[in-house]
Parts: sequence; structure tokens; C-alpha cells
Amino acid sequence: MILRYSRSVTALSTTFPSVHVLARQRYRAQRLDPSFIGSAGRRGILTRMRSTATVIGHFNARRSSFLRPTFAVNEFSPICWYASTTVPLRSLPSIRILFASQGGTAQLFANMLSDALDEKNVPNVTVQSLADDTPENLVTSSLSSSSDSYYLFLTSTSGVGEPPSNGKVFYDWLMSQSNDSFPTDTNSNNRYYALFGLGNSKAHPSHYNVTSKAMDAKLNELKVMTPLMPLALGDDGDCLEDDFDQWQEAIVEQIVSRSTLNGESSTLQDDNSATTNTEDAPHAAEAPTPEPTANSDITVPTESMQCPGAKSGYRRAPIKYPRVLMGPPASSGSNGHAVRRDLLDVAPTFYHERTRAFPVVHNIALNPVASSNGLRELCVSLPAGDDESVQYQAGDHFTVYPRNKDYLVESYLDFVLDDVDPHAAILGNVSSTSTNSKPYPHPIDISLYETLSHAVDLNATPSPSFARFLLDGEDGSMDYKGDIVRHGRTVLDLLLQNSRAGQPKKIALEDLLYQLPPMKARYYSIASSEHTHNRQIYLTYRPVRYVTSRGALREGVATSYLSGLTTGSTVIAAVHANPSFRLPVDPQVSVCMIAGGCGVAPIRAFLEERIQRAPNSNYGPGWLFLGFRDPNDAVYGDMIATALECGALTHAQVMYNNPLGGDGTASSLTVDQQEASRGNVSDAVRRNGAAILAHLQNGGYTYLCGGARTFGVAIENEVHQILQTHGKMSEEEATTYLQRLIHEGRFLEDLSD
Ligand SMILES: Cc1cc2nc3c(=O)[nH]c(=O)nc-3n(C[C@H](O)[C@H](O)[C@H](O)COP(=O)(O)O)c2cc1C
Repeated sequence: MILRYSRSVTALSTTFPSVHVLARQRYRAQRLDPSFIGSAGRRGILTRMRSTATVIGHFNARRSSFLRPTFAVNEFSPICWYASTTVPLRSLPSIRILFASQGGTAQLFANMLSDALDEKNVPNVTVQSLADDTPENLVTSSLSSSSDSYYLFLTSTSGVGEPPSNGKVFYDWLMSQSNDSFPTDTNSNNRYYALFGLGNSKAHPSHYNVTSKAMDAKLNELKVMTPLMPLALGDDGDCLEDDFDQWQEAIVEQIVSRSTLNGESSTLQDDNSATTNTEDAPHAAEAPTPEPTANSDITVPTESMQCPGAKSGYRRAPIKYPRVLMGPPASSGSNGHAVRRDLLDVAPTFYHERTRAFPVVHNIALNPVASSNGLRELCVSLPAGDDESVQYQAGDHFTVYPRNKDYLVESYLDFVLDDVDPHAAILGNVSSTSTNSKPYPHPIDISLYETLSHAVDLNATPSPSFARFLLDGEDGSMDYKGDIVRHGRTVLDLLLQNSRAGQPKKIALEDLLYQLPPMKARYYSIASSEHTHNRQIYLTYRPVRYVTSRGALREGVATSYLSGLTTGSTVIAAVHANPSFRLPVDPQVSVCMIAGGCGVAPIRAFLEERIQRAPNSNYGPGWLFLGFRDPNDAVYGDMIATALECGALTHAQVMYNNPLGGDGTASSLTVDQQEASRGNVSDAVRRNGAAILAHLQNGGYTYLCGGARTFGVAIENEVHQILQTHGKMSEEEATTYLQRLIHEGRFLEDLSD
């Protein structure tokens, strides 16, 4: 086979039957005409840039075959051709990675799985959310296909044992299916599925991973797909990344070994020549021609050429991530220095569509004698307008887009990345124009500095595979959970640990930007009622700040960002309605609010609302159980007193782990009060068990707010116990009773993980 090359006419052709590549444009052109792909079809994977182009594979519709050539076109070198094999399409599996994710973790894992398959050169891999198409299209479109199909599901459980919002339609559809729903000739022999569930056993023991469990049971029952391996449960209460890493490894191994057995070895072998980077074209030409395989379906080119100067036997490490393209400074002021910009103006698609800039009114410590991580209050004003994005109700959430601290961004620029211009604009990657190569995962046309401060979570623990890469060269095997997750170690920590002769190993920009998790927006429960505050939102938060056992200072990304906001600055955020978390419409209905620490935020909102409406409401019983570390940590005492006075509350009990105060001496409480308030909120709930049972049996609403892992679990257990002790129910009856309350929306949780 010969590829002909002409510098001026730029027409290429090949006698190889599957390939017809015609270039009608000069290579020097910045953009190549789509017809460059010629008769091989538009589905070819073409990377283009400046004077070079690299085709890493394309589909030939005429011969229904998959072609995986890798050849480079370069103005300064002859056309290099190697690694051509064709395999009948019939035998190529399709691999669909389908995710449902509330907070982005399942989506992140889905993309990591796609990368891992890509690394093994597994073709035909797509990643979609379960909301990207109709359920029928997502799952049943391959029922009649003769080639193997793999469905790799990843779904978290959200809310109170519910599917994530982008998985709800699919979930409901799946649950409503029966064997009759599928054509009678459907057989599951060439359709396989595997499911990875994400949940939290510590925070949600009674709803642990219920979504993935239910989906797996249904798929098993329907028998339209064969399980590739048993359901895998990832536990965010333990080490989710480790669970996923093991599942991913097993999945990739299964798919690679099955595909190899089925005769697709040529598309799956480690192909060091595969590149999506035009600047690598000369290197790509240096990769060795693959060995012909014995499979009769595979066509091997009869002739190959190598670029002059190619080093024989040279094997380049596989390039995993497409090269990030950098341009001139993203923005600069008159003095030439980069200007700090609000990303909402320059990269609006990075944010949820209802995101706004909220001006800060005040940001104060609620208790002057509290420690540096005492509760704080942020008040922002609502931007003008009357659409729902600038309105809220007590019970709603406020989603904040935090930024990494400047010192952290600067540390990454100094110690992690090599020779980068922090102010250069990121224009995307070399594959951004290609149809199915890896897209650049962050906003473009913003500077590297802005990317590091807004778009990636620099405080995140790297995934197991990234951690292995960062620790490359260290002796001994990595104890991911014990050494890395438990100590909350970051990319910076691992690179500093792995420094040689005092010089930390530096990594490529691509490795950092593709492998660090994107910055997640953080949910805060709104602590005010719009009826009381004229166009303002209050938040109550606690700065997370601690020193690790290795002596490093750690700050929570979002709370340290909030702590640093000054009056007049703006916070980028969105109001999210939480319609299931509301006070009962009928004021006579009894309410019981149980909260600990920061869980006081939504309670404050409800109290304001009830106080505001007290003159016109004939309230039924109102219970409050609230817990703080010590009296110096307690907040909103005045509001609780007002609520008791006006009938918005009928009973309030504040509990302290240490009623003497943080330093063991100062306390405004009398000795009797100290004794009465010593202990946890669950102690107070237990002491009032009979009254709480009456409240539940009289149709009352119960609200549970605070940390999910310890507080939420402890209170749920206590209520369960009350049902058994005072309600004389069996353990099973108590469980069913509690589930019914949750289902009826009378036992409402606003818990944080
Ligand atoms: C508001 C909220 C509710 C949750 N509810 C449950 C639950 O009912 N059962 C469970 O096993 N895990 C629950 N989780 C834990 C998540 O499933 C877990 O953190 C998962 O990793 C999140 O993945 P995602 O970011 O893809 O949504 C909940 C987490 C949050 C933040």
C-alpha cells in the first residue's frame, strides 16, 4: 500500500481498499475542509492543527469495517503509515457507560472508566448520563444488534433513598418494565451489564445504595442482559475511590479479555503510536508497526514507511490526555498584569443556569468568644428581578461556587507544574474539534490561574490511579485508604513526598487538569425567611480548619472561601428550591425540630417564619431540640426566646457536650441548667420519648438537620427506639412506621455528609 503525498496539490490516496483520504486543502491552512476525511466518512477521528494532521482511526461505512490506522500528515515529512488493521464491524463490541449523579462523583467515575478503557485502546466507548436520551433509546436500541454490547451503569443514591435527579426518569421506566416489555426474540447472550452503586453506609444506613440495589435486582429479573459481574457497592462512608478502583480494574480486564477472545485483539493491544496530538506526529511515526495477527479477519498492510530519522525500537509512553492548547493572556490590564475577573461573565456555562452574583451584606462570627472554627453568619442581598432564581422560601438551599485560596493556586504553579504561564488563556485541547475524542473538561478562554482557582478542586484527594502515578518510583505498595484518604493528602502533598534531592517531581498540565476532580458547588441550607428579610439570604456555616497528623494545615475549600468574603464583595451562587422541606401549611399541626451544630441553619429559617406569622396563627405544639459543643458555641438564643414568647415554640431544649464552656470554666448557665443541658441531642429526645411518640401519632412533622454520619444516624436510631419502647412496636414494625413517615413527608431530613 502506498500513500502518495503532494505538498501543493495536497491529494492523498491509497490503494489500500478501506482507505480513501483526500485532502483538498493546503496543509498550511489552519482549518481543513471536512472533505479531508474523504470517502472514509465523517465519522473518522481527525485531529487538525496548523500544518500537521493525525488520523488515529476511522470508520469505513462502505465496507462496514472498523479501521484503525494511525498515520500522520506533516508538511515537513513524508506521509507515514503504519498500524493498519481492519476487523469486521460485526465483532466490535459497543460499550456504553451510563451514569446518574447528583453531586458529580458518579459522572467523574464514568469518565475515569472511559479513560481506563481508552488506555487499553478499547474502541466504541460512549459516556452518557441516564437523562441524555429516552430510556428506550439508551437500553433497547441494541436489542437486535449481532455485536456484543456492554452497559456499564454507575449510579449514586441521593435524597432519602432516591435516584439522582438525572436518573429518575430512567429509574422509573426500568422499574415499570416486565419481561413482556421486550420483543420475544430478545436474548441476552450478547448484551452484558455491570453496575457500580455509590452510597454512604455510615450516613444513610437504612437507605444504603438502595437505587443501585433496586436497579440491579430489576435488570436481573428482566434477563435482557447478562450480568458481567455482581453488583459492586461503593461506600462514601468508607473509601469510595478504592471501591471504584477495584471495580474499574475488574471491568476493564473483563472487557479486554472478552474482546481479545472474540478476535478484536488488534484494536485492543497497547498501541503506543496512538496519539491525538498533532505536535506528536513526528513521534507517532517512530512507533513500531504492530505484529500481524493470526486472525483471518484482520488485514495487515503489505508495506509500511517510516519517517526519516525514526529511531527503531523507540517506544513512547502512551499519551493519555490530549494536549491543552494555550493562547495569549486571557485578560490583562493597562499595566500588562492579568486582571481578576468574575467567571460568571466570561464562562457562564460553567455554572448552573440560575447562578447569580450575590453582594455580601455582612459576614460575621456569631459568637465573639468562640474559637476560629465557631459558627459564622453570611448575609447576602438578592439581585434585582422577580424570576425564581432570585426568590426563595425557608427550607431552600443556596449553592455556592467556591474558589481555591490564592496560596494554594500559587503552590501548584510553583511546585506541581513545570514552566507554565499562569495568565495564558486555555483555548481547549487538540481534540476539541474531533467527534468522539476526549473533550477538554473545564471552561475555555479563561486563564490557567483562573482554571486552578475556580475549576478544579486542589484540595481533593487524588484517585488511586492518579496517586499511583504521582508516587511512581516510591518503594513499597501504596496503602491508598490508610496513607492517602485517611490523611486527606492532596496532589501537592504526594509530589512533595516524592521529591528527589529536594526537588519535587513536576507533572504535565494535562495530567493535573484531566485527573483532578472538578470543583463542586456546595449546598448550604438557607438560614432565613424571605418574609422576614427584605430581599436577603442568611447562611450559618462553620469554617473547617484543622491540622493533620503530619502537621499540615487544612481548610475546607468552601467554608474558607466563605470566611474570606468581605462586605461589598460578591458570592457566585444559585438558589435551589427544596419543596419537600417545608413547614406544614396548617399551623395547628405539631412540629418537632431536631438539629445539631450547623443544622441550626434551616431551623433558624423556620423559626423566623413562625415568629413572623405568630400574630395570625394559632400554633399547635412546637418542639425544638438543639445541640452545640458548649455554651460558647451556641447561637440564636434570642430568637429561640422570642419564639417561646410568641408561641412559635412551646418547648425548647438546648444540649451541650460540654456545658462548662470551651475552656472548661466560662459558662453563663446556672449549675442546674448545666446539669439539665449536659449531653447529646439524642439524650434529650430519649427523655421526651412519650411526648415525641404522641407528636408522631397525632400527625406531626419532624425535621432532622445536621451531620448525617453521626447526628442523623443517632437521632433516627433514637426515634426507632421510641417507637419500640413507648409505641410497643416490634423492630420491624418500627422500621415500617418510620419509612411510612418518610414516605408521607412527615419525617424530613436536611442532613449533610
Ligand atoms: C443529600 C444527600 C443524600 C444522600 N442520600 C443517600 C442515601 O439515601 N443512601 C445512600 O446510600 N447514600 C446517600 N448519599 C451518599 C451519596 O450517594 C454518595 O455521597 C455518592 O458518592 C454521591 O455520588 P454523586 O456525587 O454522583 O451523586 C447521599 C448524599 C447526599 C449529599
